[in-house]
Amino acid sequence: MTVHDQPVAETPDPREFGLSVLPEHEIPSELTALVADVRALVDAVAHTEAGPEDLAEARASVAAATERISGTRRETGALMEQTRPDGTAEYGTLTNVVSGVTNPASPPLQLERSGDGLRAEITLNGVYQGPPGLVHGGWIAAILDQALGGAASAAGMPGMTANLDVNYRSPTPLHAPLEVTARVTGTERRKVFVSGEVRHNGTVTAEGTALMVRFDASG
Ligand SMILES: CCCCCCCC/C=C\CCCCCCCC(=O)SCCNC(=O)CCNC(=O)[C@H](O)C(C)(C)COP(=O)(O)OP(=O)(O)OC[C@H]1O[C@@H](n2cnc3c(N)ncnc32)[C@H](O)[C@@H]1OP(=O)(O)O
Repeated sequence: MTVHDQPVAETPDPREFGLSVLPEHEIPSELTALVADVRALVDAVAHTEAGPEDLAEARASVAAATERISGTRRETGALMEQTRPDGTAEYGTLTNVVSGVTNPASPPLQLERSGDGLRAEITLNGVYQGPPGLVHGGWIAAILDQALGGAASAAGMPGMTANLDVNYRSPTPLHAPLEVTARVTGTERRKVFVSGEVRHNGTVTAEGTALMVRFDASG
């Protein structure tokens, strides 16, 4: 049996691909709170005008915190398992750099099922700056890639991005609420066609299409 023979909407079990899986309820709330704190720290470091004494003290505190939590490490590529209301399992990213629940290097992107695809609301701080006051285009592409890949995955067809095409329609502001949407628009053999948008105040600031190629579980 191959992945593409499986019914759509039933995501393959990542364990069959040698990936480790952590049930969502086993993620300590202290860890998700720490992730938020570290995001705030990154923003503070990027923009601080503190003097040498405060910087040195902050550095020592950060070094102590790093030492404190560095004993054991989760496997890179671990996925989070969520249980849908109907009892079936769904898998999400855990350490992924664009929407990893436990990765403070990711923006706080939480894609949820909505209508025929996925949707998220996100406000990006100055950490994600490209042109002054605006979101970096590379991060916009990364967020679209994640939403597009996530839409294919949520439809039961996880895979890899083979092609990503982004059009930047208007500047995307920092410090302002953005809406991200994505959906599957078609399939052909292992090819999954997806499209998505980033909007501010209802206006599309960027739109993307991608070709995702489903994982081939036949081999
Ligand atoms: C394990 C289960 C897990 C489940 C749980 C998941 C939960 C996840 C949760 C949340 C979602 C996360 C979302 C992540 C989002 C981010 C995604 C990324 O950043 S991916 C990294 C960047 N992408 C790469 O590194 C790919 C590198 N490229 C490749 O590895 C290969 O080229 C690959 C896999 C894309 C295709 O290789 P082939 O050997 O498997 O397949 P071939 O036969 O070449 O292609 C299949 C079909 O696609 C077309 N195709 C392939 N590449 C194309 C291209 N660039 N343009 C047009 N068509 C292309 C071919 O012509 C063929 O089409 P014809 O069926 O014959 O019509």
